[in-house]
Order: sequence, then structure tokens, then C-alpha cells
Amino acid sequence: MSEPLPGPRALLHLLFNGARAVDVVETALRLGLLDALEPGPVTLAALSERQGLVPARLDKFLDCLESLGLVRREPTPDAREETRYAAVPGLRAAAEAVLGPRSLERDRERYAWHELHGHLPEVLRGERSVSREAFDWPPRTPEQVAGFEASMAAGLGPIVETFRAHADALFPAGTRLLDVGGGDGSLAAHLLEARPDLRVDVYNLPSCEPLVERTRRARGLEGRLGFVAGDFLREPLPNSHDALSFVRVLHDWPEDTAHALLRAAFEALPPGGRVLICEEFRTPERLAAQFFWSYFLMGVDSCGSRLRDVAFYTRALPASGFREVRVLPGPFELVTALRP
Ligand SMILES: C[S@@+](CC[C@H](N)C(=O)[O-])C[C@H]1O[C@@H](n2cnc3c(N)ncnc32)[C@H](O)[C@@H]1O
Repeated sequence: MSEPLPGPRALLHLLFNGARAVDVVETALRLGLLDALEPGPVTLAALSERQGLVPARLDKFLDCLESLGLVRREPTPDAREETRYAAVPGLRAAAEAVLGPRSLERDRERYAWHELHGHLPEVLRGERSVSREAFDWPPRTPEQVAGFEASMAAGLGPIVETFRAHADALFPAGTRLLDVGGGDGSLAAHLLEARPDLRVDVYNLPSCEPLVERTRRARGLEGRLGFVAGDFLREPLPNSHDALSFVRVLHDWPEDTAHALLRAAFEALPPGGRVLICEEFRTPERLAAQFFWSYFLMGVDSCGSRLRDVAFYTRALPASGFREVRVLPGPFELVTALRP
């Protein structure tokens, strides 16, 4: 769905009514109204009869959805009950993704954003931050590490889809891939399940080793899913792999660190070796999905997660010596390049 954003005044009205707006959309999802509205158009009379709802009340409910830009109304000179409504395409899936029980937004509610809420002037002046007990970057305590990596694994769906779509071209038989900052090994496990001839090592801080061990055992990947402990800010990357991936890693760091990591990847790869970068590049829709992190990380100076323009990487890769830079399509784009 790429609807134009409402003007500033309309947007602010809607934001002020945010809790009520979410209530409306959640209700539409729960009652099955979105299932009826998305193939639409459907008349008010048919919809209220099918769902057992009071037409005059449903009429107001549909006005709420229309004011959010989620439902379109076809005005009619006929009786009010004959007005036809249709949901904008993709609404049901979007509502499930953002408001459903496995929503990433719900997952983010676990973070201590309320430590900043109402205190942004002090936050912006550098007088207040998220406490290190609540969140540290990189995660420090075993609870922080496990909680953070679980959040990451929950959002892997589009990344797995992108990698799977391009796996044949990217990973010839026998490829050894190092997934740098590879979380708890969940992405590696998906790739290994899709490609029986692949071998993947996760490179991560030592605190992540038990999580990767757990993934290896749970998915029966002994002998194929390895772990290499290291800190890429302090030491060179290991140099015994054909390909290195950075998945949602480079955008966590300032530009000079991202450049340094790409140079480290270049040094570690053999001639013909491939680097892969997968993260969300900056578009209005993705910026909306990133809102939580833009807000929360104002209080965490050690983490600068920002969506970058893809041009940052298409310029940075050649500058680090890489050639044949390609941007492959997918739900998250995948940028690849080769060491000559
Ligand atoms: C945003 S997470 C992405 C995890 C995973 N790639 C994914 O997309 O689900 C960033 C990862 O970088 C790792 N990381 C952070 N600092 C690191 C460092 N200095 N050396 C190695 N890994 C690091 C974290 O432990 C975490 O697994």
C-alpha cells in the first residue's frame, strides 16, 4: 500500500486519536470485517447483516476506517445502507503484521521506551538516557542478549525470503559462509535447511555462543552450523570463508565503522569472494516501521541504528575495493559484490 501521507494537521489529529484508531482496526480484524472489505466493495447493508451489526453504528465505524485512509467509500445517491465500501489492497495482511499477536510492534513494547517518554527535552540535551540495566548496546547481560536476539529472529521472515530467492546464484555448491553478527544463528539455520551443500559459521560476540549452540541442537545442524567468537570492532574478521554476510548489522554503526567493516570484509575474503549486505534501505514506508527504533535509540548513544539509502553501499563497496556491485530485489534488498 503506498497511499500519500495525510497533510500535517490531519496526521496530528489521527496521531492524537492513535489508541482509538488502533482499537478500530484491531476490532475490524478480529470481527472479520477486513476479510469482507478487502475483496469488496460491499454495501453497508450486506456487511451489517453478514456480521450481525447495527447498520447506523457500523456506518460510524467505517467512517473511522475511512478517515485513516484504510477504507474507500463509493458515494451513492441511494439509501445510506446501499453505500459501498472496500478496504485498500493489502489492509488485512498489514493489520495482521502490525497489530496481530506476533506483531513486531508488540515485541517492541517490551523495551524501556517509557524511560524517555515525556522527557525528550532532557534526552535531547544529553541529560537523560535509557538505563544500562534496561538496554545496552551491544547487549550485555545474558537476559539482554537472549531478549534482543529473540526480537531479531522474530523479524527474519522477509530476509529469509530474499536470501532463498537468490540462494542458487549466490551460494555455489560447497560455499562456506560467515554470517557476521549473525544473531542466534536463526538465519544461518534457514539457509542451511534450504541448501544442503552450504556450511555457515556465525561470527558474533562470545555471549551469543550459547544461543547459536541452542539453534544448532534444536534444528539438528551439528557439523554444518559453526560459531566463531569475536569482536569486529577490535580484531580482523576470520579469513577462511568464501562469502561474508552482514545482515542488519552495518546500519547499527556510524558511517566510518561501516566503512571499516567493509574494508575488513575485503581483507578477509579470497579473490572471487562475495560480500552480502541485507538490511532495510530508506523508504517512507520503512521509515514508518523504523519509528520505534528512531525514538528509543535517542536514549542509547552506543547504537545508531538508522535506515540508510542504498547509495551509501553502492558507493562504499567500490571504495573498499569490491567490484560487480549488484542490488538484488526482495522484501529487503540484498546488495552483493565480489572481491576481484
Ligand atoms: C541487529 S543484530 C542482527 C542479528 C542478525 N544478523 C539478524 O539480522 O537477525 C546485530 C548483531 O551484531 C552483533 N554484534 C554487535 N556488536 C558486535 C561486535 N562488536 N562484534 C561482533 N558482533 C557484534 C550482535 O550481537 C547482533 O547479533
